[in-house]
Amino acid sequence: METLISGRCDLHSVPDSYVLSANTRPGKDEVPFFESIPVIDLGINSIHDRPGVVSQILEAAREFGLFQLTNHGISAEQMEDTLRVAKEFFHLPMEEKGKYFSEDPKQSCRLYTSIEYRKEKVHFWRDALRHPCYPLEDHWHSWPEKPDWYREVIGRFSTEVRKLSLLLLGLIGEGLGLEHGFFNEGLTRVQLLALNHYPPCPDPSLTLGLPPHGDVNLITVLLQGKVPGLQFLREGSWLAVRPCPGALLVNIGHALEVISNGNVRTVEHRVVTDGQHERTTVGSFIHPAYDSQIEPARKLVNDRGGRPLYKSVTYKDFVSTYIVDTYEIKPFPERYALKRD
Ligand SMILES: O=C(O)CCC(=O)C(=O)O
Ligand SMILES: [Fe+2]
Repeated sequence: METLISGRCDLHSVPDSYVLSANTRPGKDEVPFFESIPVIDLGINSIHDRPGVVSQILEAAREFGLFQLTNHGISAEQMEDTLRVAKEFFHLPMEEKGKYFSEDPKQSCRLYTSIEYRKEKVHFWRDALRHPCYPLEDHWHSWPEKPDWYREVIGRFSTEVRKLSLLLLGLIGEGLGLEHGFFNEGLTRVQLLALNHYPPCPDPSLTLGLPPHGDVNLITVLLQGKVPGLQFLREGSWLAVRPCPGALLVNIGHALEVISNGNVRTVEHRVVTDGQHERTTVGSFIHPAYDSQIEPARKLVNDRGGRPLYKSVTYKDFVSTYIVDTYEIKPFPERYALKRD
């Protein structure tokens, strides 16, 4: 528990165990904001131009692997409450939040720090609270009891964000020409919520909040406040995401890239820290069930003259490969032994 970075606000310099090697640290060069991330107006209350929305989403998912989404149906008030309760959780006294601290990745609801503190060579400047949230009634009782409104606010947000994620998967499926209902219960069985907290850092040039990675799951919806920190790799250069008020950020995960046979792509991203401000984000991750087979959809293989670009593996094996590769901070092109030769 003493390893939580949010408990070490007395630090005036970055401890050696958080200092990245010269070629993996962000350094002092300024990373420009990329102003052309697609902003897609979902117009949730009246998707009157459905084919138009489908093609914008598909284009963004193919070209960038991420986009900002507005008019998504989650109210500004609900977004504010969710971020507020997340911040409040990390500001609870150590005795209270420490009840959820665990170093066992198998623990369902857990507070932890970095990625896997005891195993990794270098640590990352992030604490996280992670728990499953679907079906709600199976999980909410394992969530924090404090702040008092945690379960109510997070329960409502996770339900809404799951609905939105499934709608997005449906629209992507439509755009790819997959049959209605392709993203079935097995492929979308698991929803994990991660509350990420990045305290201010004495020297953001030396460390990262999260290392370069692509999300392993199908689709991620990220709620972030006003403090920037997320960066993505485009044509070999890091670019910063400017937080867009009222919008949610959507990322395509690796499992979806594989299912789409490369028609949509995962974006490599990382999180930098801020010298002055803390940053809190809430991510919702839709994962397939562990025993699901992850492989390119038959129709999309046929579209490529019968050539699957990726191997077929169970989601369990898929995730194991992913975890090993992320620890080792392998350069992106070498990651994931999933591409076919
Ligand atoms: O906190 C963020 O901005 C991104 C978090 C993220 O990439 C993740 O949890 O996978
Ligand atoms: Fe991520």
